[in-house]
Amino acid sequence: MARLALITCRFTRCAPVGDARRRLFATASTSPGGGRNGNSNGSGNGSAGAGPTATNSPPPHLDNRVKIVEVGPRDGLQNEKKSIPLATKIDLIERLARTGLSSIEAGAFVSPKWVPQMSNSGQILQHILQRDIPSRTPLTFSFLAPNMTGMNDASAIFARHPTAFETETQRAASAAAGKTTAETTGQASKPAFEIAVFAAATESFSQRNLNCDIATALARFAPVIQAAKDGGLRVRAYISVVLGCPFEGRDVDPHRVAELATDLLEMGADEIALGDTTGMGTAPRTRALLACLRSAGVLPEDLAMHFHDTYGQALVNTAVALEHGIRTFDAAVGGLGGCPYSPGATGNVATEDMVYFLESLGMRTGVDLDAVADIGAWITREVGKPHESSVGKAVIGARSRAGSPETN
Ligand SMILES: CC(C)(COP(=O)([O-])OP(=O)([O-])OC[C@H]1O[C@@H](n2cnc3c(N)ncnc32)[C@H](O)[C@@H]1OP(=O)([O-])[O-])[C@@H](O)C(=O)NCCC(=O)NCCSC(=O)C[C@@](C)(O)CC(=O)[O-]
Repeated sequence: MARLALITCRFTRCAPVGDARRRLFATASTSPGGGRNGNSNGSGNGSAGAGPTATNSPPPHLDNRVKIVEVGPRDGLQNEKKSIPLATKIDLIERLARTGLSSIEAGAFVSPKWVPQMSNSGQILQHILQRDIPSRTPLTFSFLAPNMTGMNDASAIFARHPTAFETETQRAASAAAGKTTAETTGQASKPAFEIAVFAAATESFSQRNLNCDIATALARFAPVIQAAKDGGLRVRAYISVVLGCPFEGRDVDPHRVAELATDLLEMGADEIALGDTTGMGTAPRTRALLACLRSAGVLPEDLAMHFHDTYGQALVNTAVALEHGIRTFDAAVGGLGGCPYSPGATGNVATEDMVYFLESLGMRTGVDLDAVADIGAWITREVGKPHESSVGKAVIGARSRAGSPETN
């Protein structure tokens, strides 16, 4: 019935089917990964409650807790021409883990010929699984895998460390109990993991980024999603170029985005990350996109926003998404980033700017702004890039004037 409602909605583009979706996923989630009911929103700051089984949390649009997904180690670094040492990447991830960030995108299992900077992602995953990375909050690490070649590479590493991480089901059970697993079991907290697939809203971008059309990409994702679920991992699904494509222009059809989002949710994705890859998004078009998704039955708690700041609109668009009820936002420390297949696109919105902005609105990020400001200054120096975070520079400047300079 729910599937029928979704299909009907796609053609009529009207009636919300949110309740139908909730029922669909409330009954369909039996996979070890916990499926959609296992969606704890991964925040570790208690911003769970997105899932239909969470009874004690307020609806997301009334909740002032926000999850920031730090994408610096992957999206932030993937485009760098100069090879960045493995030790620097691991140092970056470990520093970020100590700031209160609960979710860190750490690498990508993609072709080293296409994106050489990500070629040591296996070593990063291995390191995370072997080390007890100090953090203030339960951590979720994310890795991209666009096909079974990448997923098999990741799975082989997970298989060597079967008890070194929490499954999505374990994490969700703890979140539902209002405790971390460490509090429940009395043992040290283990990280959880997420696999991210990435589709595109236009055929041109899909061809450039994945070397195949959208339908083929979705077909390749299906076994990846299933394998991730079977392995106890959460699944994020990106849709790139939702508000503008470098090859087809700014008028990307929001209905096409909605159709892809519902496809990916039905395939088992726990979350859809909407990528404004080019930074062409504006407030009115962001609002129109989110309204269209809503009418297609895609709920705010299904969504994360991934804004690049090429035109300086990322925080304005964040405000629009907040009003819409979205509580998960991607950002990269120091404003690192850019997509190798999006010419002219600059970095992700800076984590420092995102934290400052959200906290100024009374939202709670759980992130130590001073600490991320220091990391932004450090990592941009390490990779030889300009420090793009206005807030990061201001925080360090103010501290330095007060006699307590940067600590890194
Ligand atoms: C998808 C493919 C692999 C298809 O690439 P392809 O060339 O069409 O793949 P293929 O199946 O024909 O294989 C060709 C070779 O690649 C190898 N191969 C194949 N798959 C893998 C893999 N997973 N890991 C490692 N190696 C792989 C495969 O084994 C083979 O090796 P060979 O026999 O020639 O030695 C390629 O197009 C690719 O890796 N693209 C990279 C795309 C990418 O990483 N883009 C950046 C991330 S997306 C992004 O940044 C946007 C986002 C997420 O941030 C959101 C936003 O801002 O919008």
